[in-house]
Amino acid sequence: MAIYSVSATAPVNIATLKYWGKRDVSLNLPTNSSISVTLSQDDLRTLTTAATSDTFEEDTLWLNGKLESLQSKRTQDCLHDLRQLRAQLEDEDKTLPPMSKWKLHLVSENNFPTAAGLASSAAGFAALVVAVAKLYQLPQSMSELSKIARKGSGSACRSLFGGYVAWEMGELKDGTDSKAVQVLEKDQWPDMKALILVVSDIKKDVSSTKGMQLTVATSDLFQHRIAKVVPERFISMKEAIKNKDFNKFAELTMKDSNSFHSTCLDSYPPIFYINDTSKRIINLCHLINTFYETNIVAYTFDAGPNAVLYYLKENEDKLLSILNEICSNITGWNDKFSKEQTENWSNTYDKKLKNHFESFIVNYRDDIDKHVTRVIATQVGSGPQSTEESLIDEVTGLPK
Ligand SMILES: Nc1ncnc2c1ncn2[C@@H]1O[C@H](COP(=O)(O)OP(=O)(O)OP(=O)(O)O)[C@@H](O)[C@H]1O
Ligand SMILES: C[C@@](O)(CCOP(=O)(O)OP(=O)(O)O)CC(=O)O
Repeated sequence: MAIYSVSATAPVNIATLKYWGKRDVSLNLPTNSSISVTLSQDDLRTLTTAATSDTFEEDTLWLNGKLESLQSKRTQDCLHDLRQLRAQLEDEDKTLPPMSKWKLHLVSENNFPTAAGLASSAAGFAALVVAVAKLYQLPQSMSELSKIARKGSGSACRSLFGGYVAWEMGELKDGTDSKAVQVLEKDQWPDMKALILVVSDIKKDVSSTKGMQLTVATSDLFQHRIAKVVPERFISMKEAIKNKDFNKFAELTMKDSNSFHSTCLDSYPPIFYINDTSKRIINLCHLINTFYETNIVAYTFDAGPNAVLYYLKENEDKLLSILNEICSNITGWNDKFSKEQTENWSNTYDKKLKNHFESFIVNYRDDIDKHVTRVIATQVGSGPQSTEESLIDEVTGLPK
């Protein structure tokens, strides 16, 4: 029996202008455009192997070593669209193996916690779509494929590109113009770093899908956000990215995170994703930016309490010398930074800094130290990649 298989990796992306709200639930069409930064796959990535054969009996997904249902409408929609594109190719070239009629075996691994507010669904659906598209040898562009990933999970469409990415909401009813496009390549602004402060890695009680529907249905503030705030911010944020204007980019990012969480609070009943520790991190970032008289760090929070801090490489020592005073014991620092670097931060924490941050540290160090369980230091990264690393045994068609 012939088994055809292909593997691909895809990244996580964290929005700086948030997608929150659907205008069409079935097609996963958003009420507003959004923007994100793709994070490096050295630190966070999904690897998916897609295989097909006329001997496979059922579409099957193994996620992180366990069987996972493929029955959700969203996954079915993605597979349906991919098969349809493959069928078109087969119609045009009768010598092609009729893969569109065969079942798929998908094996996937996330190298970071799944369903823990770290955008696993975005990397997961992006990797699935790219791996199957490569298996089927589809000629479609990444933007075209992003429309399929979007049906799996909205934010997944942005993981089809590296660097800085916009999801254009589109206007058409059938969603054919609601797609991701690249704003800037990673190498055009390579110095963007990200620090994820993991405040909780348990599954959130209100999923993004449910949360945004409640917001659309009940929040008055949300109407203002989608009519006025986001359309203007979408233009200014793209401009800030193209101009590599971190100060402006950071301001817009922080304001948009706050705007999104305000609409959550304005939902009825209210939804609380950020918690007290998140709020302390917000205060700390503002304290840091005030000290340096410009924005050297930006915070953003998705549908959970974990903070993602964006900053430029040139400001790493400035930022981390302060964070190191507050949460040096947290798991993850040593994965990225040498002992010399952390010692250097302690030495640069001078009297001036002490005066400015003293009361914050006295009041909140223990709380942050207790509640931030892990730090992931990463940076802007590339889009999906092909890889020879395979998770499927090519003889049995089962996970290795
Ligand atoms: N590698 C993968 N392949 C296919 N599906 C995946 C993969 N990883 C995650 N998923 C799907 O995404 C779901 C998790 O999505 P969920 O939105 O709950 O969490 P998250 O994406 O980690 O968090 P958030 O959306 O808050 O950032 C999983 O239960 C699974 O269905
Ligand atoms: C807060 C967000 O992270 C929401 C992401 O929502 P999802 O993409 O997970 O939602 P579905 O389309 O229902 O799967 C903001 C963002 O990533 O833009």
